[in-house]
Amino acid sequence: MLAESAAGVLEQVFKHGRVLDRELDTIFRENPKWGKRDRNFVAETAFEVTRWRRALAFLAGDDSIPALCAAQWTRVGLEVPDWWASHPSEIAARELELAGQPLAIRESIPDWLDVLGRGELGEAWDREVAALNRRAPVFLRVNTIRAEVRGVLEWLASHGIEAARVPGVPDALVLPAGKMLPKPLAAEGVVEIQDAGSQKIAPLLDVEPGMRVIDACAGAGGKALHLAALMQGRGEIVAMDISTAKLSELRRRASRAGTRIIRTETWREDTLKRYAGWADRVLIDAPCSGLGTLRRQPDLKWRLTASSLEKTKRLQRRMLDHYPELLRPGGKFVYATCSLLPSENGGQIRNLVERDPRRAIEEELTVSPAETGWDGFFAARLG
Ligand SMILES: C[S@@+](CC[C@H](N)C(=O)[O-])C[C@H]1O[C@@H](n2cnc3c(N)ncnc32)[C@H](O)[C@@H]1O
Repeated sequence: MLAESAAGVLEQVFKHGRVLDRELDTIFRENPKWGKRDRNFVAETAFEVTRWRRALAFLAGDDSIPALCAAQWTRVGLEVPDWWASHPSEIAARELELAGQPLAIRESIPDWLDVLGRGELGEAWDREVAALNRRAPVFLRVNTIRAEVRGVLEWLASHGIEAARVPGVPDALVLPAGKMLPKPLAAEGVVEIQDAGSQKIAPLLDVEPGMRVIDACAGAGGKALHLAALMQGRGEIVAMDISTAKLSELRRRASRAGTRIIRTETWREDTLKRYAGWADRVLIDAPCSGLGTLRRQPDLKWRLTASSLEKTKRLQRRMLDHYPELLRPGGKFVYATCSLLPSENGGQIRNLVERDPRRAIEEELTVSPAETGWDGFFAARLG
């Protein structure tokens, strides 16, 4: 039953392009009697088979979902049930052969993406892809509106969790592998779950208390909440997005976090006009390929296509052409993505500066998963 459920989730992800996290949420809601171990088994099978799809197909000599699952279970030392459709043999011997396969098979990425990534990043691509296949730890951002980092560290230690600070990211803590965040802390808005790489973006805006800030692609508000904390509860943040559902989640999180300076606006035809020249700072946290977050969303790599990527880049370019109009004269904006591809990152920024000589790059930041062990990000501040 559990094995079949995991295979069912994978079928939705591989055959119908569905989002892995959402499929897991749905199946957990439909099976409220499953205990923690049951849920872990289903989630782990679905995640690891998605992450290692091509490597497992090589080991099993078959790319059907039952064969991929059986190879995954064998690989981690679990028994494959007698009645299961596929029982791969000689996996240990094939592991040795796998090591000699090309990167796209060994590290399980689509061929077209491998060609593109190597073309853009050269040899660094191999290191980044390998880093993106490691499991990601849980990072927290201490909400400095509600607590201090030291206090949270002590609270966690008193609950048996030895969290650690993250060098270079002042409000970040990392939990030991396999540890989850105790519920009360999350529920009270004392901490937010936010990757250390993502925590590098808001400080780049160089905000001050009292400023007017627009987060033009705010989503559910990871970075908007961070900006509110950096502004120490003074000023105004307008969180915009095309998704009303995400903005309502943002409002829920903002009230939990104890910030009152964020208001939300769903993008409409006249939004740009109404807010033109209003902001001291604008954050354009643009939709992107998401390649920097593959550790947490390995299904992305199977959904992404060359044409969807081109479409996303055209959207990024349009945003760069128009969203800076939200700034008052002398204001600054930050363009950010969670991609590793220069064509979505520095390439977009340099093209903008070429076509609009009023813009100049002040600071640029690239977060490499291979170098940091964090998700991958890019950000640039322009005046
Ligand atoms: C990278 S995500 C934002 C993540 C968010 N800033 C955070 O820190 O949690 C990009 C967001 O852009 C939104 N989006 C897509 N098209 C947009 C558009 N034309 N204008 C503004 N936002 C858009 C998406 O709904 C999505 O929430």
